[in-house]
Amino acid sequence: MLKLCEIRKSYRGHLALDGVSLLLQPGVTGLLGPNGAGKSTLMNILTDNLLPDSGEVLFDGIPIRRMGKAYRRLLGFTPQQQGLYDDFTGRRFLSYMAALKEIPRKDIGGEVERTAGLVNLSAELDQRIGAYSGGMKQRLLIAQAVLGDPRLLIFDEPTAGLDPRERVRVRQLLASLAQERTVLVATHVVPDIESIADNVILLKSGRITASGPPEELIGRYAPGATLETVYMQLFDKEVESECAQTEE
Ligand SMILES: Nc1ncnc2c1ncn2[C@@H]1O[C@H](COP(=O)(O)OP(=O)(O)OP(=O)(O)O)[C@@H](O)[C@H]1O
Repeated sequence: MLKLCEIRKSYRGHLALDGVSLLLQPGVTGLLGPNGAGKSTLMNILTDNLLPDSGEVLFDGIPIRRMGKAYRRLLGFTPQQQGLYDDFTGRRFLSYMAALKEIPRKDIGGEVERTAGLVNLSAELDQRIGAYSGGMKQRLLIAQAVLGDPRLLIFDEPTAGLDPRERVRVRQLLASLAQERTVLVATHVVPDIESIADNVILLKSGRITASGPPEELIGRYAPGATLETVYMQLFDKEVESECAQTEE
């Protein structure tokens, strides 16, 4: 279980996270928020790539700063920028990533086959990544995150730019991975999270505006509607008032 306590982070005086506290439990948690809300900052802190100014991230009660490598082994991350090597085959890419994750050399072959099977890419493992579709590339990135069987998986915009069929596929994949793991998915594609999230966190201006299971949030903010309507209710008010100010 991952716990964030009162996380604050500023960039040169600009407050990006303003006292964020939350609990991540097994299952899918969706992280939603408009541009600039602080999602990437939060993910960078969770993945131990950025230090908060104050506050603490605890994994099973232990501060992640103290866990170092042991924490990294528990963690799989798929960043938004797809830094894939087009000339590599899927197999070479996964083997390379497995070596970076310090998976023992004797286990790498089996681990590559296992994770490719999970994302349904076994038949395409020896093709060049340059020949993969957008959806296949995303599934390869998911396989990379699952190498070494981490308990905690963090995905940044995993369905962005995918066609509807691949979106459904990736969604189902995330839901199946979350049966035994803690999965955090940051996205702007609200319907993609609504059907699979056990919990949703709505972040605005570095603060949690609301959180809870999708059906609870819908009941509270937009009875009978969808999570997308909740998102609009909570976030578009600010857009409207900003526009009104501009017009004045
Ligand atoms: N390296 C940085 N230096 C200065 N300001 C930054 C830096 N990174 C983020 N910020 C600012 O911090 C705030 C939060 O940014 P962040 O990237 O975490 O938001 P986000 O929710 O991930 O946005 P997006 O959805 O656009 O990716 C924004 O106002 C952003 O401009």
